[in-house]
Amino acid sequence: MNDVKVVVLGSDNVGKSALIVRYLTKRFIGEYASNSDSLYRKRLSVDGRQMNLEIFDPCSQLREGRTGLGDQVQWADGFLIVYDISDKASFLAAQSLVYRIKESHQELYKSSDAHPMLCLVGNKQDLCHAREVEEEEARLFALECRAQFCELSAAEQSTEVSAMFARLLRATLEYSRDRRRHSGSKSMAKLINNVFGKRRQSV
Ligand SMILES: Nc1nc2c(ncn2[C@@H]2O[C@H](COP(=O)(O)OP(=O)(O)OP(=O)(O)O)[C@@H](O)[C@H]2O)c(=O)[nH]1
Repeated sequence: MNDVKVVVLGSDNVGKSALIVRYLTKRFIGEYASNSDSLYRKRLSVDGRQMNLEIFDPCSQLREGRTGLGDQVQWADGFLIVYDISDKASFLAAQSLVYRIKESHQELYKSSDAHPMLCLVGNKQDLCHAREVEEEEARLFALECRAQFCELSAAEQSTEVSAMFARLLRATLEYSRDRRRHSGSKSMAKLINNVFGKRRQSV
């Protein structure tokens, strides 16, 4: 069985919880509690490969709380960085997150050849009449940063959300095997214990 761990980051209100819940349940629920960290766990199959997926949705109100970005970089196999296409500030925040994750990853693995597995997601595509971030600008940024990219709407697009997660998980699965080979099991165990202190959710 493969273990894959994904962290979902982005500004407040961009739809991080909506994307996770849409992926895991195929449903869109208008409002989500946002006052605690959540760890979702699910056993699933991607391309016939069984995996234990864990998705960590840190509470943005506890920013840089018990687990900082460095801890998350060490724990995660992949990152989903979310912004809202109708909110330029959320895109600028997503860019800053991408840079910080890359820096932290380089410090941790002491190599400029190792890249974190990143997917940049422009959510709320259904609000394109109020668009503040051009798709092309975001796509080019993702390309420069070696990140996957897509625009979608958690509110309206179940298939697209599933396809985006499947693409990230496929790439992350390969990456996580290499990463585990090179990382100390002791430090991973410590981090996993930290995260097990969080609220856990099974969907
Ligand atoms: N129009 C539209 N609204 C969305 C979409 N996805 C989420 N929302 C709405 O955006 C708001 C924030 O969604 P959340 O999923 O709670 O966002 P979050 O990023 O987890 O927010 P925090 O927990 O505050 O960090 C809610 O009112 C959702 O209903 C979308 O694709 N389109």
